[in-house]
Amino acid sequence: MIQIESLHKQFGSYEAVQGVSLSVPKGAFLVLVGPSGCGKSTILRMLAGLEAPTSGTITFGGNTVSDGGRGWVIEPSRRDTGLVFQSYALWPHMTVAGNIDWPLKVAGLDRDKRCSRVGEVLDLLGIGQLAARYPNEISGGQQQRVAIARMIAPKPGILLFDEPLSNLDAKLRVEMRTELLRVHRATGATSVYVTHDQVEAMTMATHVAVMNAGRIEQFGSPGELVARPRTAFVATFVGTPPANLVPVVNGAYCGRLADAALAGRNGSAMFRPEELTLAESPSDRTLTLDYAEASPMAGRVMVTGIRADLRLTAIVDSLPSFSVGHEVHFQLPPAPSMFFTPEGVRAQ
Ligand SMILES: Nc1ncnc2c1ncn2[C@@H]1O[C@H](COP(=O)(O)OP(=O)(O)OP(=O)(O)O)[C@@H](O)[C@H]1O
Repeated sequence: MIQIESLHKQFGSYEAVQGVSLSVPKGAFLVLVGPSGCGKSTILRMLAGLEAPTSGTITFGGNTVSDGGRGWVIEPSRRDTGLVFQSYALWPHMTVAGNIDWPLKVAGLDRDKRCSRVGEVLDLLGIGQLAARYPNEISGGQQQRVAIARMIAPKPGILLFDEPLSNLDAKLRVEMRTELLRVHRATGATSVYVTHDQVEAMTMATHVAVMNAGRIEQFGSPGELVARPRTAFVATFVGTPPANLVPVVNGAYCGRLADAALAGRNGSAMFRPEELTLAESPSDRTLTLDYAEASPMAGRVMVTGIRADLRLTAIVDSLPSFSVGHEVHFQLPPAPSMFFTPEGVRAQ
């Protein structure tokens, strides 16, 4: 349904998007996730037709809508897309119903059709009781619902979201994730959702593109990314909590704790937090770090230690009574679950 082929975007001498290719089927929920500045919003803007690719193509349902090589882009209003930003950008002088009605008016629908469609989307978003209010008379979460209702009113085939939940408080964000997925399914549209929050990515997506410095590090389902991260970057970016990486120098963890299984190797070893335990005393299978924090999580406790550049997190059964800075011995399992080369690529 959406096909992106060798997409590049250059701003002056800076290449913000460096050869991105991916495709997702109709009805997919694609999440572009990555740290600030990795190029995800630039890709979304190119999908929306607000930005022209320097080279590469974008195809929707077999129709090319942007072609950098030929220097043409179908204008935003003719691409069958709807866009919602982090800032809700509602018209302040129009009521909620007026805001939702506006794109239908622009599309030239007659009054009866508009009225019934506005009623439908008000119901779908659960905001019927707000129809006559103005944007400054409703909360941020309600404004975001109105923005989403306004986007889906003309029934676009592709929904584009740019960090739509980042202005909401943590509890509302979690509720709106579910809500957004419900709306996505109800419309049958294909969605592309940009976020830097990996939890949002992993809970919402059918397909995830983890981006780093203008490129896709890995593209796959949330389950695949956690089970088989292709790079050290992905391993430490996804998962709750993300995996631990321990540098290996000449076959020894942190250059000091030798492991016969890694003889002579350099790179980094991956241990999942649930594979680490805490030991009473140091041994030839423990790394000693300084206790930093503990956080209860679903009946268990996430314990983190830090020393120099190394940060390890273990999942344990009960809250430890350590004070900050206390030495904690993290016990390694018999072997790392994965190994990454010094270049950060999975080696096994
Ligand atoms: N119009 C522009 N002119 C010049 N540079 C730009 C322009 N738009 C984006 N960039 C640069 O391109 C890079 C990617 O920007 P983009 O907004 O796509 O990142 P992002 O991953 O969405 O980041 P964030 O999560 O912070 O929004 C950044 O370094 C940014 O400064």
